[in-house]
Amino acid sequence: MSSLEEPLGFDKLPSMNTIERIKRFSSGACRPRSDDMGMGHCWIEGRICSSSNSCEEDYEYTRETFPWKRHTRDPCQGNRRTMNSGSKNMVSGSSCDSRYFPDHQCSSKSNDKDIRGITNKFLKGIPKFVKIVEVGPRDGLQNEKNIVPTDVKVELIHRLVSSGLPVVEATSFVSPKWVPQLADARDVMEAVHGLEASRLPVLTPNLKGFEAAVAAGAKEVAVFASASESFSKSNINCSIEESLARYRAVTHAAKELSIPVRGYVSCVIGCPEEGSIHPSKVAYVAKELHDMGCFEISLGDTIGVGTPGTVALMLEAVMAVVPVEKLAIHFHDTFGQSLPNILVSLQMGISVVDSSVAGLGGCPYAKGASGNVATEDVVYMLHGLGVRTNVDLAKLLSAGDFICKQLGRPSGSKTAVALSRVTADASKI
Ligand SMILES: CC(C)(COP(=O)([O-])OP(=O)([O-])OC[C@H]1O[C@@H](n2cnc3c(N)ncnc32)[C@H](O)[C@@H]1OP(=O)([O-])[O-])[C@@H](O)C(=O)NCCC(=O)NCCSC(=O)C[C@@](C)(O)CC(=O)[O-]
Repeated sequence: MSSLEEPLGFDKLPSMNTIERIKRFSSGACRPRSDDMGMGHCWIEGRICSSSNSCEEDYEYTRETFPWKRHTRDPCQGNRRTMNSGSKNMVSGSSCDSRYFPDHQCSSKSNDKDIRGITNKFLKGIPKFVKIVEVGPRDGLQNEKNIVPTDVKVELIHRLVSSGLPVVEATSFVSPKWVPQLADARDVMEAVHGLEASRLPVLTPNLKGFEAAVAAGAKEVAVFASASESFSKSNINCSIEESLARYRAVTHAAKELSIPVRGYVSCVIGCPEEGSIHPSKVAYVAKELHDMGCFEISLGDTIGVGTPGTVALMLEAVMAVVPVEKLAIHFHDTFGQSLPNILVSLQMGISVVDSSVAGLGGCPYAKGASGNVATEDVVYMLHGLGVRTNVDLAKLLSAGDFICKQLGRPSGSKTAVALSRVTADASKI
């Protein structure tokens, strides 16, 4: 056993399954509290550990799992080459290289306060807590060609809920002819009936869907309009005005039952058929949804064409007519712009972010659109900013691993892929 293996337990890796490895190197690799810092720390922790509250919660686990006090090396000084020898491990190679990462990522004196200080100084307006709305079981799966078994969907929801996500969008009560993948909406809702830890909203395109959702036990619903006439037609087979009329009926019925309704606006930046969408159109639909009683309006860049510039323009227009605390953002990652788009949105005061585990997703009626921004990547970034989410990254990674295995494909989350490479390569050292 090399001197590097012992403190990290690399010798045990071959006998650990992937989920155990991920767990071990994610939340388990949280930064120890400042009183332990001077003892030196794991080379990986500067990258993985964040200021998250889940780090705090997992602290006891961390102490038990890693004998921190036996660590003597300083990852910022000289171990980079050691870790790279015989390994192609990119993350370990750069994990604590001060040329690439800000000081707080590797400094043994850094703590959550430092991160918040830096965030306040350079990234003004970032909220302390962000509510993540997980849309994987609905938006993530709706476009899957092969029907995912109901029990897999249910297991996914259970795992996402247990990771601490406050909201997990469970399914849609839409026409099974339009979205065959979610034809089992009623069975899914019945199976997750007892889950109380998270809110489990469902999509409803009309009164028929709303009634079916309520009958199946849904306690929260979402309606979905579009800022693009063409997309409205191809997605829900009606004009924007017709859809708003339907949604007035849904919000009215929901109010009678005290059921909260979320509103989506899709194509807020661009439409697959119409191209650019003017921010005023988005503002109009968002205001209509707000006025009819939607408690939150999620602004969806359905085809993922937005950049921080176009997103800021759109948000400015919407924020002029809907209070910012009622707004959420929903990005697809087609052009790799989701995280910068989220960052600029947070700076503008948004504190609700939609995302999908493992980056699953895509709308069946928006050809070419890629998956949603991956929840793991959002959580990783937010915790790195010192923003709390209540999400346990290790458990979230495990949920992502589960669904990717079921679908037989690699994760669309860069965080998940990076962490699995770290552990896999580390085991070869
Ligand atoms: C809205 C409709 C139903 C109109 O579809 P339609 O064909 O115009 O509806 P219809 O009223 O003429 O009814 C046709 C058939 O569907 C049935 N039907 C009617 N309503 C329902 C219902 N609720 N549940 C189950 N069945 C329903 C109805 O009973 C009838 O059955 P039939 O008599 O032929 O056997 C259809 O277009 C539809 O279901 N569309 C949903 C498409 C969808 O889910 N797209 C993905 C959503 S993702 C999104 O919008 C973007 C978002 C939110 O993720 C944000 C972003 O990414 O930007």
